[in-house]
Amino acid sequence: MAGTTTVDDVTVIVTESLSKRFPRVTALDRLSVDIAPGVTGLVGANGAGKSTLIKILLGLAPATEGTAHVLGLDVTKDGGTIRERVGYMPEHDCLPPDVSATEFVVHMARMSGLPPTAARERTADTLRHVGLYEERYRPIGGYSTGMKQRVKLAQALVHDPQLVFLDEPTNGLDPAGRDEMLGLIRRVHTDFGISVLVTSHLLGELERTCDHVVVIDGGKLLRSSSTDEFTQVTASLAVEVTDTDAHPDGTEALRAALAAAGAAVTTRAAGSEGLAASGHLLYVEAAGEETYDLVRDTVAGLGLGLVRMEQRRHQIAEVFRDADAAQAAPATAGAPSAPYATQDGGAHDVA
Ligand SMILES: Nc1ncnc2c1ncn2[C@@H]1O[C@H](COP(=O)(O)OP(=O)(O)OP(=O)(O)O)[C@@H](O)[C@H]1O
Repeated sequence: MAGTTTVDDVTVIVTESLSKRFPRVTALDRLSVDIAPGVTGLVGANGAGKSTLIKILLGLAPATEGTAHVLGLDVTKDGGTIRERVGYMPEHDCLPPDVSATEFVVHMARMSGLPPTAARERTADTLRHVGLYEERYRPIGGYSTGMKQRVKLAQALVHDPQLVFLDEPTNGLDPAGRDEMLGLIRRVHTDFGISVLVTSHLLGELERTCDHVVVIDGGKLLRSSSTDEFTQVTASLAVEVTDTDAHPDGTEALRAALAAAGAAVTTRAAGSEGLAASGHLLYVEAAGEETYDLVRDTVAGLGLGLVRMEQRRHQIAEVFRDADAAQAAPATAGAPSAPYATQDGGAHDVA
């Protein structure tokens, strides 16, 4: 039962039919999820309801209906206890520019109830963990975006919580900064055993960092599964070839030749049914080493150039596109909807 769930059991967060309605928008729509210990990604486009969910889970905003429990505690009654046991890294910049990282994090530790000596010790440890030890006495106003994000992470960890909510921790970071932050987040769990709920609208990030991914869209649950399930290695080879004068459509020539040789060939990736064919890629079901040899020999026999041949992983983004395609019937061939954007507003992040 949700109300009796604890961190020692299988879930750290349980919501049942949780809704949050504002006058003009439904931010959460009957959301029911169970989240286990570990690192969990909460993914959704801007406005999907991620920050709203975090505020409700912290007991900072009331839900319109439904129930939510965090570490076995009821968000409507036990908000104070939840905030003692849970760390929170907010999305937006909230740091005072004219104090040092040490002063700020000690202050936050004291706010969380740590006595002065413990607060100073924990602050030093935490700033070391996030890589800010050398800079800890400089005013935060002179910090880079990456350093500010790490101060926000440090203040979320300083009181040694059982669980942390990290709201878009990689926002505003360049690729190297994102990788560093994701590594830190992973270590929050592996080094300290703290469970993490991390939000992002960048799918590739979560694939690399999380044990489990929860996807929401328009406040509704789209999918909740382990990252392994999302990214199963499929026994499929993606093959791309050049065209030649003899074979103006090299891809089709190869498809026909491989099919004639008995190989299972499609122009669609496993898991992307319902979407338009990707055009230049063939997907060959790999029966073993001999499939590589068959493809290589057939390409050579046709006189085509082999651009690439690689084992294909089932990417998280495809799973979402499937869900989109299923919802958007009839499928709009060639133009799958793309609610999950890259940071620069581009299309899917399938890194
Ligand atoms: N206080 C509020 N009053 C009215 N509408 C709100 C309020 N807070 C959030 N919303 C709306 O609820 C929806 C969900 O917002 P929320 O901030 O939870 O999304 P999000 O997934 O965190 O996106 P982002 O990453 O852009 O913050 C949005 O349409 C937003 O405009």
